[in-house]
This record gives sequence, structure tokens and C-alpha cells, in this order.
Amino acid sequence: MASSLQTKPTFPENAATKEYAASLDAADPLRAFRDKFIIPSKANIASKKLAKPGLSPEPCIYFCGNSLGIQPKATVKYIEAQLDTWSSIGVAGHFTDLEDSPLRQWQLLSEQAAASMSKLVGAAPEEVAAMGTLTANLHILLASFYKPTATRHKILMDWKAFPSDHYAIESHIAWHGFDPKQSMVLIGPDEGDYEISTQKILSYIDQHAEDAALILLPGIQYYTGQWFDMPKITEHAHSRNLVVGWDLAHAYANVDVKLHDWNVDFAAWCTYKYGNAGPGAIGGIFVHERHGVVDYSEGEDAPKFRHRLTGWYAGDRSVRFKMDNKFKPIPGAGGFQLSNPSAIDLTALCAALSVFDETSIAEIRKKSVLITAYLEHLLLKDTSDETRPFQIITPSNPNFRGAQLSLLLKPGYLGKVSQRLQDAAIVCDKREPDVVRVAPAPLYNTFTEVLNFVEEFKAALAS
Ligand SMILES: Cc1ncc(COP(=O)(O)O)c(C=O)c1O
Ligand SMILES: Nc1ccccc1C(=O)C[C@H](N)C(=O)O
Repeated sequence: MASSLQTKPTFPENAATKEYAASLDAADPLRAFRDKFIIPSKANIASKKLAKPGLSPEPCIYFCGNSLGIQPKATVKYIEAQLDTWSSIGVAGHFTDLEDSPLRQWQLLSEQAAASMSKLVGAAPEEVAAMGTLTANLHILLASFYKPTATRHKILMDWKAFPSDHYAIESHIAWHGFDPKQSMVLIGPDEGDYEISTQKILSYIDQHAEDAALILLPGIQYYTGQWFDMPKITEHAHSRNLVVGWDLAHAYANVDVKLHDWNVDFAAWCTYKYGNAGPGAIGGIFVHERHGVVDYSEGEDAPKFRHRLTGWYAGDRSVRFKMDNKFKPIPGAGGFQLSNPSAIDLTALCAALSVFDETSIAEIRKKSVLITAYLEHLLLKDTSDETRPFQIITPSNPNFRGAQLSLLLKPGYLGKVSQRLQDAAIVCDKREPDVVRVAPAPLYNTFTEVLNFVEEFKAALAS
């Protein structure tokens, strides 16, 4: 659910012409950003050889930023700077800010990343930490936030959670000695539907107000692309005393969430999709400021703080290197870190964030609403629900979706559609047995690419 309500864009009669698509590209305030990315070339994606980017000038059409975002040009520059830091000053890199480097000393690098990430998720910098990976972070957060009791032990989640989330929740429940069959409550759409109504989620919360400890949903559902009404669900779950966590894998750097204002308890995300930080890149967490408080009212040596699994990097930098085993957590999300993070991983993240720092999530979202609506308009144009051999299972209301549209094909179509797209060097994701997910990324995709995609897609369906 959008933080600023979006009305659905409309398009003129000539929407499906090259001229019209070009006019949208020309008017796109973010058009200069495309050049900040390395778009895989047609030749490279077809070849099985390791090739330098740019050897062949013709780019593919990359609509797979919901799985893995493409590489920013800044990444090489940033990684080189980091390798130079390491090779030139060795261990001093931990505590030295070099004048001409875009990167802070390694001790401060996660804070550099968190400061930029916090702007993308509507949080204060202290509420965000760059650390770990998504599934591991969910475990760390569940360890602190899932406190089951004999009567309140259930976790509400979605029926088609990404398997890693499903396993993580299942294992946490079992770890506490409960039976996942009893304690995992899966919320799905009504029979024959794909969208889960907010009302249905709220009614599950009511139904489980006495026996559920926590609700953990994806901000955006990976399969259908539905963006859940995060503020409403969070507020309602709180009114029933549930802890609220969000998996923002598909929402981070895609939609304009407001984690602080929505009063979310915790969230975690990966940064390799719309965030472009690279395959398996370091992830992010959010912990609301009220949970990150460190209270010294009982003395400097007796801090009180929310229980969590700890490691030395959660310790305040003022005491981290004292080696006296007196743990004083960093206030905020930083106090949930464990280990010395990989500086190379953080560097790739900072490189990607340097691109996002040049714009804002509000600007990105504005283009996203338009380009995805354009995609939807062209897909549906001049056809009817009865004759179309596919169905868009993503909500049509822009307030309930991000960049992605999920296209459910009639049985038997997926093979020829993916072959045709592959032949046309269009990269998007297919989910067996019959879904194609298409995600125009506002920073590097164009309206002309959307038009080209739809032409190929429709030609494949007709062939
Ligand atoms: C919703 C969701 N959860 C978890 C994952 C996996 O997370 P990771 O492998 O980064 O732990 C993904 C994507 O791979 C995802 O989309
Ligand atoms: N990390 C991966 C590794 C290999 C293949 C895919 C992924 C994905 O991230 C998939 C993604 N979660 C998705 O929703 O498509």
C-alpha cells in the first residue's frame, strides 16, 4: 500500500506506437540514470563465454531486476578503491578515512551504507543496519522478536511465502519446541483468486488474537507482485498485541515504504534485486527505534536493552576494542550486528547506493507507477479477458503493487513464450509451470523496451 496514494495513469489511443513510447522516454526525469548501469549485451547473454561488458554495443532488454538487478558502473570504481585501500594501508584501513576514497574507514562503512539505505525505507539512519543476508537476518530478528508462550506461539504468514522464509519460520517454531503444523498459520487468497484482501488478513489477525505471537509477511509477494497494505496490517496487528515483521526482499528500492511512521517492529531485505548491490550482496535490517533503546538508568555498567543474539560488532565502537566482555550495544539496529562485516560486500552495496543517493525513492516510485501501468495497458490493449491466453495476477491498483507484473499463461504457452523472449534477448523470469514475471526497473528500463517486450510477447502468444 503506497504511502502516497497513486492514481492510475491513463494512456492515449496511440500508446502502442514507437513515437509515443519515445515521447515517454524523452519526458522521463530519470532517463540519465540508465547510463549509470552496465546493461548486459545481447551477444553476451547468448554466449557462454566470460566476456567484458560493452564488447557488443546492443543491449538486451533486462526486466529481471526483481530477481537480480544489473551492475552499476560505480561498482568497479568503488571495489577498486577498496582493494587499493586494503593493498596500500592494510589493517589501518579499519580506522583510516582516506582523502580521495568515496568510502569511509571499514569501522564506519556499515553506517555509511545504513545512512543511504534508511532513506529508501523511510527510517532514521539508526534504525537501519547493513549486515548479513536476508534469511540469516530473519533468524537473528526472529530470535529477538519471536517470544512464544504456551498459549501464544503462532506465526501468521502468507500461503506462498518464498521457501527460505517458510523454512526460517518453520525452524524457529520447532527450535522453540512447538509444532510447525500447529503454529504456522498460512493466509492465502480466496479460491480462484491470487490477491489476498486486506480484510482477509485483518480477519486472520482477529481470529488469532489470542494464540498468535507474530505476523511476518512479505511487503511485496514475490510470486504475485502484490504489495500488502503495510500500514493498515501493522496497525491492526499491534491492536491485537502481535509483533509485526516484514520481509522487504521485493519492496526495498522498489516502493516507498515508511517503516518508521508505520510503526513496524522489524524488517529485513536483500539488496541484490531492485537495489543492484550484486548477487548475494549484504542485506539490510530495520529495527524500530523503540526496540533499539539502550537504557543506562541503572548505571554505565548495567545497560538494559532488548534481548537478542549478540556478537562484538553489536558493541558500541567506544567499547568494542576494550576486550573487557562488558557488552554495550550500539543503540538502534546497529546493535543487532554480529560480526566484522565484509568490507568488499559493503563496498558493492555503497556503490549501488551512491546511485540511489542521486535521486529519491519518491522519484523512482513515480516513474515505476507510470512504466508498470504502461506495461499493463499495452498487455491488455485491444484484447478481452475471454480471448486473452494469459491473466495478470498482480493487482491492477497501483497502490497494491510495485514494479512487477506476474503473467499467468494458459497451459502450454510458457515454452514458446520463453523461447521467443530469449531469442529476442529479453530477460525476464519464468516460474514453472506457467508464470512469467516482468519487472521494469525505473532506473534503467525504458518505455520503448516495454513496447518491444509486449510486441514480442503477443507475437509469441499468437504463434
Ligand atoms: C522473499 C524472499 N525471501 C528470501 C529470499 C532469499 O534470501 P537470501 O538467499 O538472500 O537469504 C528471497 C530471494 O531470493 C526472497 O525473494
Ligand atoms: N537469490 C537467488 C539466487 C538464485 C536464483 C534466484 C535468486 C533470487 O533471488 C530469486 C528471487 N528471490 C525471486 O523472487 O526471484
